[in-house]
Amino acid sequence: MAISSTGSQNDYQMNVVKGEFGYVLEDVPHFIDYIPDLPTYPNPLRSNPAYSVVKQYFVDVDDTVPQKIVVHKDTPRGVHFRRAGPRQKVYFASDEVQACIVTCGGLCPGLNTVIREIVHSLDCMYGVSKVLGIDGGYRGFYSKNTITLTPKTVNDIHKRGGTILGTSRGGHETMKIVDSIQDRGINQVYIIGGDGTQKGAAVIYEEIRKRGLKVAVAGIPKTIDNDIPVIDKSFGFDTAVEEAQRAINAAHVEAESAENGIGVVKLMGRYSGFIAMYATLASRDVDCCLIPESPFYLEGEGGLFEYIETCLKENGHMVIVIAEGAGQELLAAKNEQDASGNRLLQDVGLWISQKIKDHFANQLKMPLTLKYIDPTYMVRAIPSNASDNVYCTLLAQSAVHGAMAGYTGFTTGLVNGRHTFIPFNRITERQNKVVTTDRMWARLLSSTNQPSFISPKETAEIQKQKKPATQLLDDGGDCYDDKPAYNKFSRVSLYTGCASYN
Ligand SMILES: Nc1ncnc2c1ncn2[C@@H]1O[C@H](COP(=O)(O)OP(=O)(O)O)[C@@H](O)[C@H]1O
Ligand SMILES: O=P(O)(O)OC[C@H]1O[C@](O)(COP(=O)(O)O)[C@@H](O)[C@@H]1O
Ligand SMILES: [Mg+2]
Repeated sequence: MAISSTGSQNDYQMNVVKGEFGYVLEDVPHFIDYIPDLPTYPNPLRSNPAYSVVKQYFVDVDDTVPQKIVVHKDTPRGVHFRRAGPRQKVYFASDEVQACIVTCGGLCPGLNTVIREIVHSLDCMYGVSKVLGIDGGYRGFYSKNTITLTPKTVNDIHKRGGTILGTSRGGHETMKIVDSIQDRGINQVYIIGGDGTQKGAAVIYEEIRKRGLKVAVAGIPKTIDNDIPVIDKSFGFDTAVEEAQRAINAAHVEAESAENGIGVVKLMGRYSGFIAMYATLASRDVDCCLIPESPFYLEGEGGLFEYIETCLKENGHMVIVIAEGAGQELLAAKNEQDASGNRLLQDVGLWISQKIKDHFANQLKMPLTLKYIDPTYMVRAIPSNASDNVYCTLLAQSAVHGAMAGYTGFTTGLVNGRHTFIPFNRITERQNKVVTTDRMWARLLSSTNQPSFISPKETAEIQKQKKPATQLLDDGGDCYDDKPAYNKFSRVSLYTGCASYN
């Protein structure tokens, strides 16, 4: 197929290559884009007994993965990402590599597994023995000593929660970080972190490129909230959803055992309600799930109090799951930020518990037993489960293959079940959110029977806005707009972001 290069966009972070039938490759940068005449070496995996017998082990240079897999016969081929995996040629000799790994932002199950697997992959696959850990997030580059990482020292760490390297928010000083990379002779930088971290990785990459350094910058996306776009899901998310079940079960047991018992569980999710949504769908004991993307109201017809009253009358108990970012518009704003600039939120779980208690005591004069469970840090401070462990391993291997092959300025990610290299700006330009007009949210509403908190008038307005029935809603290809598609009504906020698992 003929592919014509159309040049680069967005500060050379993304090379857009176009081909026939609407094919678009959003490619990642490579050393050869800015350093000419680099020597290459045969991939050491060619002589590795474990891999040399595998047919087609090496990824073809033209292999790409489509972002959109649901298509019509006349659909353009759409956006593609470069397929991850080992290449025939590498741009580093094994003894030339000085790698480093840093973990930034909040904790997430699986961080230690990724660290372990980067160290092991570099060693077992590419014979690289020099790997440094950066202590305590970005600021560790310029304020702390490094930690030597060997296959032996990281061997057991995947069984522990947290990150053996430590992590932090704030402290991203680009010049100091790149100076430290240069001074220490580091030429592969593995950066594990969420949306903020990947923005930081993008500017580190840009500075490295400006200085013309042969330093590969590879991101591994970490977010317990699953709020990174494009990728199928983030590592640690499954583990968090599984752990949340324990809190929901406890809330259910407490609620069932009391007269008019209500269990309220607050789960993580600053801007995206994925953990709450999936924990609810998995549990089947939840009667109401409240997330940031679906504004709700308390009083009046169709409101939360009315629904609680109905549940208690019909079942004698109920369980409410609330994401920490839900209903923030109903609480007094805190106007405080953490060191990374993330908005600090009020405790919506405590707030809603008090509101429910007051309403039932003062308005309805009904006895009520409400238990509030906040397992926020319990769902993230644990080791990753089996499937997340495998996922972390593959992400780490992809990052190592990419860096060894000379790619840089990329994040590894699973797209439609295939590992890919994604340009940083694709990952950082918007946040992934639950799309409340998608089938997944409809499944949740039908499983809990909770109100949608949208009035009939508002529903009619939304229907009018809807695209024709043949529209591919889960296309992922052109759903990059983070702005609410429709926000005429204060209680309606529909995001046009791509839906995962639709
Ligand atoms: N826009 C940005 N540019 C550069 N660095 C950033 C940016 N946003 C966040 N960072 C840095 O990334 C790190 C992690 O960010 P944070 O938002 O706390 O967590 P996460 O990466 O999990 O979203 C912090 O050290 C922060 O300083
Ligand atoms: O108290 P901390 O450590 O700042 O973390 C709390 C926050 O971390 C999050 O899990 C998201 O953090 P990240 O952006 O680092 O992934 C939020 O849901 C939560 O509000
Ligand atoms: Mg974040």
